[in-house]
Amino acid sequence: MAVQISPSILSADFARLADEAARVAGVADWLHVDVMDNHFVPNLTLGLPVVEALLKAVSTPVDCHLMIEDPDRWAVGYAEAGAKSVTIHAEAAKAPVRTLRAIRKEGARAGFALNPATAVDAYEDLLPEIDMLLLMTVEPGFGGQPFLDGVLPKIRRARSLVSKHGLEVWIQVDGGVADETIERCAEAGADVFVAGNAVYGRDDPAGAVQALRALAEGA
Ligand SMILES: O=C(CO)[C@@H](O)[C@H](O)COP(=O)(O)O
Repeated sequence: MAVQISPSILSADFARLADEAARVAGVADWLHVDVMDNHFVPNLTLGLPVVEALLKAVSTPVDCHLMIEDPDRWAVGYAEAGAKSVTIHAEAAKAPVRTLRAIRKEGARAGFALNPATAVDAYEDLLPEIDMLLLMTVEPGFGGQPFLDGVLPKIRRARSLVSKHGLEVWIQVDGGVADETIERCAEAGADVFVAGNAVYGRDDPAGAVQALRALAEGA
């Protein structure tokens, strides 16, 4: 599986989202949009109306990470709007199979996210329903937190479960992914890398994406 980089707009200038997206267009594989509801996580960002507007303004495929309560109700709307990947959280979904299938039915990739303390083995049976497993490498809610090395064994375990079942599930990591940490994630088996501060905290976001990709590919 090729390395993919998904810059998180959580670290971008929210007053200029389309311009910020354009700064990584043609270089980034995805644009990672963090939807937070101030209930599932203690932060509030944006919702479907802003994502709909963004989808009309950007060329990069949008990867929506729903950090919200009741994703079973809301997730399909993001896929219907045109997001190419929609991720729901294990800790929030009550009917994950139904919701993941509904996302796929709308033509989007179905993502399933685990917080740092959530074990991957509990979801082995769900893997055939998942296109991308997102392993949080910080507690969800805020950008700029330090990478949690303790998640690395879970990345390895996830990669081994995916291989055991002969599946093509991508493994995404999110939180504290930067020049100093991306190689560890790649070595452990991650192939899709979300980076907020390590991209939008730089003067040259496109250059930062290229540097991250080179590090991950070399790992
Ligand atoms: O989902 C989240 C935080 O909950 C992430 O997408 C962060 O936005 C990543 O930011 P950095 O840790 O890369 O700065």
